[in-house]
Amino acid sequence: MKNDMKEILLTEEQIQQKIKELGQAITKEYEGRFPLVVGVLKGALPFMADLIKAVDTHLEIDFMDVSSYGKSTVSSGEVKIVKDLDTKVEGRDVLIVEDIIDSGLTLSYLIELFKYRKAKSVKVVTLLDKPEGRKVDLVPDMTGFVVPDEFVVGYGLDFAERYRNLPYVGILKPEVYEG
Ligand SMILES: O=P(O)(O)OC[C@H]1O[C@H](OP(=O)(O)OP(=O)(O)O)[C@H](O)[C@@H]1O
Ligand code: HPA
Ligand SMILES: [Mg+2]
Repeated sequence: MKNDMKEILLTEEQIQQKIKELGQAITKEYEGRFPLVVGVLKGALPFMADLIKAVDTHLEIDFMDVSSYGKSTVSSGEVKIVKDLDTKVEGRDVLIVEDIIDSGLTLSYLIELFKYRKAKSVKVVTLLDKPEGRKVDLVPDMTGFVVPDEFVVGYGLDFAERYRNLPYVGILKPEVYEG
């Protein structure tokens, strides 16, 4: 898989070190509040798995599956709920866990949804932020790394469902996705 990469942006060590720091910040913020930590499938899976282990206070986890990219590298703009939460968010401190914020469409949809469902608070932690991709105004509460305006893969992020299992984040060679 490494042969498909133009560049490795973030190594496994860099990612794991950052997760320790984010875990400490989340522990501090949510101590004694029993937050509902919502992972956005599928991309957030590896990040969520490592992040919750770095948090040292009680929390509950749940997942939502939404999709707007399909096989494309550009957002369709239409956010589709594939799987909803099993948990009631009313009165809860909700922390959404994302692998990447690009256009911001997925998250702005989820934030509005949880507010409508009367969450006590809604915050966002994202491993990657791609501010140049933004189509709606959205600033995450906690960010691991800011990435350039290129299609990145690995550590949960896919291209046509591949590369999610890489332990690092990289940029694909154009010939891989232009096929
Ligand atoms: O800010 P946006 O432009 O909305 O992009 C970010 C979202 O897109 C990706 O998910 P995708 O819809 O590809 O589903 P996946 O996690 O299953 O790959 C990513 O995991 C984020 O959830
Ligand atoms: O750069 C990206 N890579 C993979 N999935 C994505 N979803 C939004 N942006 C990206
Ligand atoms: Mg995807």
